[in-house]
Amino acid sequence: MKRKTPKNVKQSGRKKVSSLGVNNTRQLQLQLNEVSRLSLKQYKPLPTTTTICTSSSTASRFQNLLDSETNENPHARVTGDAVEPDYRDFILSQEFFCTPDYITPDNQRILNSLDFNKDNSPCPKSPEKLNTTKSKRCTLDGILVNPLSPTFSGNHQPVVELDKDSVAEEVDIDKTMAASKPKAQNYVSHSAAALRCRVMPPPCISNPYLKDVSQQETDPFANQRSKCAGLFPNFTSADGLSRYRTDFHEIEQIGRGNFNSVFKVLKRIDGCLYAVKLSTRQLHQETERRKALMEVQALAALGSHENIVGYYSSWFENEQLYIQMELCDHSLSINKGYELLAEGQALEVLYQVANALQFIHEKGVAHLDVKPDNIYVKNSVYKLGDFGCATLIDNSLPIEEGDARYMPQEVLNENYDHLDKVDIFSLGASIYELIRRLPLPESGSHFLNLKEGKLPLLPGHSLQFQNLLKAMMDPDPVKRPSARELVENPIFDKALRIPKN
Ligand SMILES: Nc1ncnc2c1ncn2[C@@H]1O[C@H](COP(=O)(O)OP(=O)(O)OP(=O)(O)O)[C@@H](O)[C@H]1O
Ligand SMILES: [Mg+2]
Repeated sequence: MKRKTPKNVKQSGRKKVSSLGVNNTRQLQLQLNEVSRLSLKQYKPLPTTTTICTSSSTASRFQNLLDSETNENPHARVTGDAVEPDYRDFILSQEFFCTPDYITPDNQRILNSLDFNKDNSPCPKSPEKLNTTKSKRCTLDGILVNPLSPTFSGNHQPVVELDKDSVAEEVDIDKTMAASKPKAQNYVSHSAAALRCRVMPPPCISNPYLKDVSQQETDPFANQRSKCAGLFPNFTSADGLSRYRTDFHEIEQIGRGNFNSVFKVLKRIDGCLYAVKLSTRQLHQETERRKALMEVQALAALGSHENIVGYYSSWFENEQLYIQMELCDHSLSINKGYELLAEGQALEVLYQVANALQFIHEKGVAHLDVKPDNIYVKNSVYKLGDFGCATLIDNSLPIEEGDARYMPQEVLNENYDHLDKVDIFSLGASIYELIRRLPLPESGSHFLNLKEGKLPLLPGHSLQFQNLLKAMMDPDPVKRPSARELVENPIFDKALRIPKN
């Protein structure tokens, strides 16, 4: 939907205040309407500090002043209803324009109402046509809104689909409107936070998954930071814009879990596609934010591995945690209707995820939510994702159990002595589900049988394969193979022709 743009507003909004040519100053004068007009006209007869008065008597005094000024000044020109003084003999106060950051009109809320992702603002090189943006959006009175998009919030105006030409106009008009709109409630706090953080950056949060790093290394300013409020400043960028919308062009929503939505995005500066995951609800409490942060801390501490979804960066915005990740093609969720996995394919998934588990277990981390939904595929490579339940195997961090259908009995009994073996059970249960293409039971006798490692016969599958699954789902965690033992199982040599080192 295209909003009408009054021409004069568009012109005045387009000029930048910082370059002070005669024309620009005129544009500024128009933009600021009476305020700037009066201010500029008072330069000679009045002291430099200008008070803007609103009473009619004062206004008419200014009007007289303005008129007499126009008459007195032979260089002044009158064009339409705008009066132009001769700019050669007056100097604008620098402070007039160089306002400190914390009082600069911050039109963030108004800009928030524009969905910059819907524009065609230039991205360096787009591997995807931008006309792929339409999926999963619902229409609201002719305005296209995706209620799950981070660009939509109950507080904000709805996302507006803008066409190419209207974007510049819309930005212009909204920038101009920002000066006359009442300030957004949170504008001072955003700007003040940005200013404060320039003076003293926010604290470094120690990563519990990294054991051998000193406090000095993780937060060199810790002892000077007592006055800094909150561990997680609710950041937009220093200029008040959303980092998500400034840095990324949102293409479509590609996933939704219990707590998060995942979007396919194009990063404007490098022209590459990524997945950005964000919490579906705002995390108001610091404890909630800390908990959510565990996922990125685990990903960051683990580092890269071919069979683990790549992690790039993360930040808090609008009290939501954003995680920029490697984009994968899809997950193995059986709800998505992919075909039955043949044994060879199942062994491929098993081998690659076992590699990921070996990697994380050797770093002391257990995933605790291994399931098909959390195994992604990219160019036929399987990657373990969703580290939202990751914890330390030594029990030194809180434990949050993953999906009960894939959990072994000992976890349901709150026995956390062998957390690495929990992942082995879950991987066995996932493969069992994938080869049958039937959702695992949530309760009942089949559910209990699986917890006891009693698998029904799997027709069409080799005994060696069935025995391996049984061993992985053994009710005794000690009897389950470790990830390393799994990877070294001879079953993979033949099936996957893995070269021996
Ligand atoms: N990097 C990615 N590339 C492609 N798709 C992804 C990616 N990350 C997540 N997804 C998709 O989004 C879905 C939800 O993501 P994720 O599992 O991380 O969210 P969650 O809220 O933590 O889930 P859960 O309900 O398991 O707790 C995944 O099942 C997957 O389909
Ligand atoms: Mg998940």
